Amino acid sequence: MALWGGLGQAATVAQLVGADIGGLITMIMQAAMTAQQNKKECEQLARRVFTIAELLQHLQDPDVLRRPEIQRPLTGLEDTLREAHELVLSCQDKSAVYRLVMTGRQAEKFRDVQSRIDSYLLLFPVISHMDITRRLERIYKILVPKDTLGPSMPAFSVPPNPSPPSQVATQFVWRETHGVKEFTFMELATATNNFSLDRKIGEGAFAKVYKGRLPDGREVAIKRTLETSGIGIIDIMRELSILRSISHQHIVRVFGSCVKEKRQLLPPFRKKQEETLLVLEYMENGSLHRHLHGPRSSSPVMTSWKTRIEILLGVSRAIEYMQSYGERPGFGVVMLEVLTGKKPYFSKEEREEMEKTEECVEEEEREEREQEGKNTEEDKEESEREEEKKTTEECHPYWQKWDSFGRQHLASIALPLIEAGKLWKVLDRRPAAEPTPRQLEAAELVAQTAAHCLQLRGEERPPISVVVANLEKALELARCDG
Ligand SMILES: Nc1ncnc2c1ncn2[C@@H]1O[C@H](COP(=O)(O)OP(=O)(O)OP(=O)(O)O)[C@@H](O)[C@H]1O
Repeated sequence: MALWGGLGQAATVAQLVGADIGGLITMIMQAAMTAQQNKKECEQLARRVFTIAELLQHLQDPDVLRRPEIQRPLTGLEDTLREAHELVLSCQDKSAVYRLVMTGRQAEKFRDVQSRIDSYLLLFPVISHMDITRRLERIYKILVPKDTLGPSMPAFSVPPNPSPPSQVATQFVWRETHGVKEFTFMELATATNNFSLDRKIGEGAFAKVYKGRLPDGREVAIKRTLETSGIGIIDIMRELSILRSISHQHIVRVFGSCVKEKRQLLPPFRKKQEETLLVLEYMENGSLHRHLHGPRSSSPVMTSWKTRIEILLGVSRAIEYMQSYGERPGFGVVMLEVLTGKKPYFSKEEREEMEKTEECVEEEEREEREQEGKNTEEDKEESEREEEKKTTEECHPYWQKWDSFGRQHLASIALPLIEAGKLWKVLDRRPAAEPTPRQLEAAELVAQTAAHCLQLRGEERPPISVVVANLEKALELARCDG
């Protein structure tokens, strides 16, 4: 069916509007495919949410979604999608009794959720209008060089002496004061020895990153989109627009950008394409990922709880700062990554490998208990905890699923264990093979904070100020024992 053919597209929307909305749309569509009851209603619902995904995907400037006048009416979208997902999931039960009890109530729920989704769809003409305006603004900036505008004039047509100053004008003034430079492609090619392989320092989901040196001697990281069109450009524009409007000691600075226009010369493919590059402050120490999962075993990140919590605290302070700009990055997962030393996603093979290791450890522990002659009581406790774990897993339907790429999320493994009081089962032992009571208390505090941050419903997650306070407390504890 054509509807399901677009599932991959829906997933990519996650990158535009935050993992929750993109992921939820994908989950609704997947669940609708296997519904046993109300198939028609489930399909209609999936069709509607897919329309949202498609419309979002056509946005050229996702920043439009962050404008307060758009954000306000969109705030409930995530919760509505969650309800839609729960509703479609509830249609998986095929028993006749269930049908008898639920049919009337579900019809009402479908009507309610569908009408709410329709009301979000009504917003799209407005979003599209703003999107076009922003694109025109960009074109205008390219056509009319900044120098010809004079120092106090905005780059886009803003009414004279607006009161209060419009957002566009504020952005313009900001850029002048923070000096984000527009580089030519030639300058960046020279800085990176023509993007040579030996200058490549990393690669993310949508860009390759090169180390470069500017004529004034500054070392920089230059980010270049992997593809010359599509999602990469949107992502990089988004990153640029966020970074250029903020300044914080824990957030990488952006020095400049470059828009390179490409022409494909052979007809019938002749069309203009853009490539966007970012020039960033060079971070000598590399990524947290490399310190946690890379080969540099001498890194203090490997060996010290204090360093790990200091890093989390720095990130949480950066998020606290960014939230005042309306940004809300997904942080709970990073906390889990730092606690467990494991990557955020597991392939099936990695998961099986881990289970084997867990079984071995459990077997050893059982043998030890048998030798000590105290197995009966502890085995009973163990089975009670296993029971608790199962229940906890059921409480996290969002995290227990394999995603559409066949991966399992770290949260689906770590959260049930944390909530069952078994943090020790997933705690990284590299910083301390036998953690001290204070280190354990610190780790427990971080784990509980992470679990709160990963609550399904946004309103159940703690404010970032609470996260910062908890991490400060955890750092105090970890500092005591190095
Ligand atoms: N400013 C920088 N200084 C030094 N190295 C950097 C810098 N920015 C990125 N890198 C390196 O390049 C890699 C890729 O970075 P990029 O920002 O493209 O993706 P990411 O953040 O790792 O992942 P994703 O694309 O999924 O967000 C990083 O992991 C890091 O090793």
